[in-house]
Amino acid sequence: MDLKPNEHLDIKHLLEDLENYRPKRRGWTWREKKKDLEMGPFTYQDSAMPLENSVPLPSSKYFGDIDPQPDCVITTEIASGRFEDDIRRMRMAAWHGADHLMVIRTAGQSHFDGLIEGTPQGIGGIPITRKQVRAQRKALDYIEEEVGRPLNYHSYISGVAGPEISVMFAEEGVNGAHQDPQYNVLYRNINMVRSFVDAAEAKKVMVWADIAQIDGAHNANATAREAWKVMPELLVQHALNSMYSVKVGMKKENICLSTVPPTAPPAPSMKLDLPYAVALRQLFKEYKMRAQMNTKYIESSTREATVTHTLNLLISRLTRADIQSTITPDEGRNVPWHIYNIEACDTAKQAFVGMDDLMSMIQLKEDGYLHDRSREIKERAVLFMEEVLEAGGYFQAVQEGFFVDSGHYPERNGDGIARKMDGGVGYGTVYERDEDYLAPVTAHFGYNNIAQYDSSLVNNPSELINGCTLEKPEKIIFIDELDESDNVHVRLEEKKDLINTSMIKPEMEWLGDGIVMLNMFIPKSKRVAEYAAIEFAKKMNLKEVEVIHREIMHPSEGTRVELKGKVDFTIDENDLVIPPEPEVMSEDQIREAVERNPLRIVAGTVGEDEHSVGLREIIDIKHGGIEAYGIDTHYLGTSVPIEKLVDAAIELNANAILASTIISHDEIHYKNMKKLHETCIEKGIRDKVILVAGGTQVTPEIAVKQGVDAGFGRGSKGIQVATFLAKRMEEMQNED
Ligand SMILES: Cc1ncc(COP(=O)(O)O)c(/C=N\CC[C@H](N)C(=O)O)c1O
Repeated sequence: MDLKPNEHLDIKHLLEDLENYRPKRRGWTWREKKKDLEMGPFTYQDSAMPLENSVPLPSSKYFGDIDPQPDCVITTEIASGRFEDDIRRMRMAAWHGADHLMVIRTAGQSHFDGLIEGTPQGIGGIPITRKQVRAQRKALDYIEEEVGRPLNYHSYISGVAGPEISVMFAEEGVNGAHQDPQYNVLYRNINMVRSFVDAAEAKKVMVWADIAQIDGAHNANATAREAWKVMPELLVQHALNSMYSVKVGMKKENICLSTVPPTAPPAPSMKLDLPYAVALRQLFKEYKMRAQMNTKYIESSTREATVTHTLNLLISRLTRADIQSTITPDEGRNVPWHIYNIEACDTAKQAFVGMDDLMSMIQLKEDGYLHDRSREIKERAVLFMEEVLEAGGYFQAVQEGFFVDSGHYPERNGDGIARKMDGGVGYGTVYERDEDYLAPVTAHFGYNNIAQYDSSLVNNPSELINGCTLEKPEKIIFIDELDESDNVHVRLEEKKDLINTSMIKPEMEWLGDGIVMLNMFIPKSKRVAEYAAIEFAKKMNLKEVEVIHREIMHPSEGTRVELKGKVDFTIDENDLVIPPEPEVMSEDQIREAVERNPLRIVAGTVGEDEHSVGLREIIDIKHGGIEAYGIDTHYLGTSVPIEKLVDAAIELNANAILASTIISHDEIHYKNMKKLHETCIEKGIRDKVILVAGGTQVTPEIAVKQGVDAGFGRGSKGIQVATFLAKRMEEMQNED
């Protein structure tokens, strides 16, 4: 199944023969870094090899459609609950520069004490089952071919089924996983002895599978009352999980510390967050940094979240990020939608390429506040660690509520998350292995008495059974579906009218969910505006209308309101009247046409409009403008009165008038087009001149309704205008 950019990914086809799918590779892939990367007119330093297929930033059209890729891995986190819809979203994200697709697990899966099978729908995440992991890894095999870059697939190894999950991930070619026993203990109240024993096993398997590990320290940010106060503890949490992982045999370049700049404006966030980021990188030089954007202070304003995230990206650039995890800007209001996963990827890509080579121009001061504050945070962390030892070790410290206390250590408010050594889920379920304990499996942690059978196989226990599932994938038991109603086949059947048919329905997270978003300004106070907005949406025949964001522009002058609602109907693609794309002749064809029918034009930005760039792009030879085709061009400049433009056309006996109209307030651009048309009629030349109007706010169909011969909107190129003029001239010559 080769993916074609102009074809949907066929989920049904992807699901065929899943039981015989085998992952192409094991382990994590970092980007292929490329310094001195030439792209368009520029050279990049903090860059990676470009993609074969991608969607560049909107403004890339000014720079030859380049799409430079930053040097660090970019993550998007996906959690719709339906893995089949998330596969489509992964394809979109990969085209927008994500190469780390992270699947958040269904809520509470940490307490499931075994693997789940089949493809049930998740809640707030995806139920991590073998079948959906396999389907998504298989999909990513095709998507990485399409974009031309390896894609890392990632989910979580935590909870009471941690070891089982890690084996399944190793078998299925998963590339990255969260694994931090402190997460189990603090946030899922799983017994600490069980959690650390499980973690040793899980990490051992991850080492075999070369899975990159992300720790869970960031959760303290999100959980603490005031995130910036837990900075000393975060360093301790990173140290505990990192050293535990090293002791199990994990290489440091696979140990990624999950770090979030703890604050957000209106706090002076750079002042608080940068010293911490510096301290962390100083203490953990040999480890990888997985920077995640701040999720704690996200409200429902996607704009605000994006600015906070951009400040977070600045910190990544000022210090170091090997993996940059992006958080969808709407995390504060919805289960993330397609459009916002993509926005987050674009924010990271845009900010990073915009800050390319930043550190060749500036450096962080090694004295003063930044130095002193970084050092102080490290000192507090060392004191914290020493107190943990004094208290009798980590388990004792947890029991005494050392962690996620809202005090700024060594200050303590006594409101930390305390867990009992002899309590929590899974308490009392850890057993000493017997003398003759033996497990003939690979990558098994701890006591394993192989020698009782064959001392030569101590380092290769699974040889006793001629290989376990890690060597012999054919030994894996693949279970297709366990629930005949809650599975992907039922869901696809329900949506069959929208799959490979001409029927269309809008969606935000699931195929056919019908969700749309409205953005409006209501000139009333917040409460009135909110209920008025709902009323407007209902009268637009939207169903299940909900306000998802309201922002005061002024207490009485007005409020911005964003709503979501559902359309409960579809449209048929075949019923759409889509005007043909403006045809484009080749440069030679245009030149020949202009030789046959010489063309003289007058051009200007009309009205009170001073914008000249767009029209100059259309005209100037250096931008591939119409002068390049031998068209005799007379440019009258900006703020040209309509009458002056028409008089010049008469004086110069021009064949065409090009009017640039950028300003669109009060539809002034269309009013000027109408005036141009009417003035030419009054002056008796309308049938002799071709009228062309262009501008970023011009919709061609509306322009023509004003009387001009053609309108050109945002992104139009000189060759399109030249094609139109040459063809129109030909027609006019034939009419004469
Ligand atoms: C170390 C660890 N283990 C497991 C889980 C998930 O565990 P449940 O399946 O119990 O929800 C998490 C969750 N949070 C990370 C989300 C954040 N958006 C991130 O990208 O890091 C975790 O941090």
